[in-house]
Amino acid sequence: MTPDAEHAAVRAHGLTKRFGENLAVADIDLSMAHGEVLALLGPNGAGKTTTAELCEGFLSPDHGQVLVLGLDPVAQGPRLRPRIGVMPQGGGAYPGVRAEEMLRLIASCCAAPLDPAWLLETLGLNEVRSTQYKRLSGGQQQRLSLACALVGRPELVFLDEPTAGMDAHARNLVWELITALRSDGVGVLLTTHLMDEAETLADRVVIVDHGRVLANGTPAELTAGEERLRELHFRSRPKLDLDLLLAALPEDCAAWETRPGQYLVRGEIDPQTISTVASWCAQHGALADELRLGRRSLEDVFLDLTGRELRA
Ligand SMILES: Nc1ncnc2c1ncn2[C@@H]1O[C@H](COP(=O)(O)OP(=O)(O)OP(=O)(O)O)[C@@H](O)[C@H]1O
Repeated sequence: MTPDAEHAAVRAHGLTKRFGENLAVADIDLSMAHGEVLALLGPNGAGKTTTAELCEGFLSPDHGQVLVLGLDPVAQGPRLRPRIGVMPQGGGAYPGVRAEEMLRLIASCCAAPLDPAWLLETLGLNEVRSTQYKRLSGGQQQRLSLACALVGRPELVFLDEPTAGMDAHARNLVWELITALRSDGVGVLLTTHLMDEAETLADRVVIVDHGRVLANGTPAELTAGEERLRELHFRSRPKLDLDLLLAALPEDCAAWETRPGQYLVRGEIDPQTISTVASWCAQHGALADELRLGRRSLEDVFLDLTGRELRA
């Protein structure tokens, strides 16, 4: 471990964890600065939760080392725990406890807690503050779990799939809160398999698969590349006849419907190509919407690295 490890929020070297024959985390190096939002992005079973749990001190590595806020999360857990917040996957609370009661209970264990009423309001839980945990929806349980992770004013929070199972409104509340945490200098290590979540929130993204780091960088670094001026993305109605569209475009162009109603054209993309796509759609009674040039998405990066789509 390098001497500056004590100055990083998280510094891991060669982290390895097996469950029987299953190598869940294989020689992972990680570095996260104070106040940074770092996303561990990968498909189901990639090793994100195991990596986070090694950092939180819930698991011990088989090999390698990790320091969190300069402390060993297992050996120095009692010193570390008051300084971090953890939102585990799937929450976890007594089924009969009421939302506000749960949050106040956690707050009572913290030296200088945030105001539980303010947190409930901010996370849109005010109306269910007297509802028992077991009667909350999955998204409400997630938000309560996030409130519990934050109430102790942590320097660093670990959020495991923080918006899993949430509707768009709840997800936006959580995204806004994570952005506010970042502005307040709180570090956030989040795991996600949602590209847009990583792309929107993270200063840095670490793409993991099969327990290994495949790529590490800012979203802009990861999505930059030679291909960036050779792609045109647009939305329109599903099932456009792409053979007909290609007949109207220069010969080197290729086109795909990547998802229903989402299209990608690759080739020499110049102003004429863009105009042809828009007018061809209009001639076929469709609108070419959200025309976007150039930049590869994290989804493209993952596809390039693994040959597979990031599975939800
Ligand atoms: N306690 C455990 N015992 C046995 N195997 C485990 C355990 N925890 C995780 N694994 C296995 O380790 C691998 C990595 O799992 P992990 O939960 O870290 O992945 P993940 O990227 O967080 O996936 P998900 O998005 O589904 O949560 C998987 O193959 C999983 O089945």
